[in-house]
Amino acid sequence: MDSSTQSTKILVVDVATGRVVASGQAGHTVSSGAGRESDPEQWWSALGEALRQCGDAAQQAAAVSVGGQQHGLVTLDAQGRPVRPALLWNDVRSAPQADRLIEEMGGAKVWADRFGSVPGPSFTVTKWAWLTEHEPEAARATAAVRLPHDYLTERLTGAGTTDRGDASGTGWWASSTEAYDDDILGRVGLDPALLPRVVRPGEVAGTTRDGSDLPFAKGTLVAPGTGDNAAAALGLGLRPGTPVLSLGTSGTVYAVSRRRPADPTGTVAGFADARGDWLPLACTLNCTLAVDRIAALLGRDREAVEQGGGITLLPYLDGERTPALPGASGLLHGLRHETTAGQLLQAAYDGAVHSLLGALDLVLDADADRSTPLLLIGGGARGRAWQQTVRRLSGRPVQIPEAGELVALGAAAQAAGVLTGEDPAAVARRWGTARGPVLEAVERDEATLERISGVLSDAAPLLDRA
Ligand SMILES: Nc1ncnc2c1ncn2[C@@H]1O[C@H](COP(=O)(O)OP(=O)(O)O)[C@@H](O)[C@H]1O
Ligand SMILES: O=C(CO)[C@@H](O)[C@H](O)COP(=O)(O)O
Repeated sequence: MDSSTQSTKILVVDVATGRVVASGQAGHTVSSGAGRESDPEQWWSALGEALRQCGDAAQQAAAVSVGGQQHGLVTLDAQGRPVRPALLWNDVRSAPQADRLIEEMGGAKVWADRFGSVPGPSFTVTKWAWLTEHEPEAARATAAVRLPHDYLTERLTGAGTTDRGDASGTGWWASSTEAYDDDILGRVGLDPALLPRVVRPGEVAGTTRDGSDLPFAKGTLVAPGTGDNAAAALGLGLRPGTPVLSLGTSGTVYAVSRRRPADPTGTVAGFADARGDWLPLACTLNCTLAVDRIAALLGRDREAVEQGGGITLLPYLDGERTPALPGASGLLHGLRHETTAGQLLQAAYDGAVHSLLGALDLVLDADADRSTPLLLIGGGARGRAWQQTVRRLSGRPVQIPEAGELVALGAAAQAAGVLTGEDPAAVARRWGTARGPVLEAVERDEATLERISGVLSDAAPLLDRA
């Protein structure tokens, strides 16, 4: 199961062959305006709806697992009901709290060394700090704090659990000790007893409980689950040295590493993966939704791009995380009488992809082979304009796995792993999930990359403005 920002997607997968036997999908509502919030109860209903679409196949599941959007703050009361809607990863209201926490703990390097990441407003700890300041009564009513995948796993098993992959995006799990950090929890006034137990990779988180209206047989095994990016890494059977670029609501670029990341610039988040290795990752807030919005404003199909024109469009409609400009808005430069709508749309793709590719070398180990194809996944990977933009701006071969829904496939591989005792990444490789056409490398479009970098630095005072 993949409970990501825009929807829940479910795959029922045959353990022996990796064949997708059935699938389902149901949408989520995300609030607009100043914040980004979703109702966790709606994620649960969407899970039920998507499972119903899977028909009888879902009843045959021997093991299940949930991958979920990272970082979201889910606050539950003593009855396990949400105190308020979840604050999502792309809600930038906690930017001041992030700045304050960085300073209070001794600066960005201290954070990177101890926690693996320098927390921006996406990190859960900053959201909790925001809640205690802005809605103290909601914080006081909170009896349990969960991430999106923890919330759903707990509704399946009745036990409060998480895993190292998703815990590493909270800001209160230290990658240096692989444990919750009492110091930061004390500073933000969060009792560690409110947090879920971190289950080990390969451990069974529980079994499905009685009385749920889901179609699973009682006693179905529930695997630990993880964050959606770590789940996709499992789903691809990813090995160190192969970079992934994911185009969904968020844009992400990441690779598996054996070395614990610690980037004091904050560009790379030093996440743990779901197996025991690490997942250095950079993330943008503006990817497919932002480009689709610009296409809609222009009244054009998302594929109706035209090259040329020398336009720069920074599509920071939600503020931005990479580069770290939470208060920024979109910016257009280079408009002329002869500029076409198709060129404007292409510029939006270029702006979105530029931010991700800028971080590509930073997530790869120094000794990684730069000619390895870039794996392109997420909803946007199906689009030709996205594929061609990534190809032109990366100068690398680009491989597009035929399997859609790699997050759900990764969760399925994890579920298969608890059933058979196999490594989930080995399961995914056995299933051949990364198979797909490779687009050959073309010469990198350095001129466009340089132009965008130039506008970014020239417009810094405007983009910094909230
Ligand atoms: N054929 C396609 N071409 C381009 N973009 C697509 C296509 N199909 C879906 N998308 C994009 O994929 C996005 C959803 O991607 P997905 O990875 O499922 O998001 P999330 O996991 O964040 O919910 C949508 O915003 C849509 O723009
Ligand atoms: O915040 C991050 C990664 O740090 C995002 O990647 C979220 O995990 C949301 O993912 P999608 O819904 O876009 O897949």
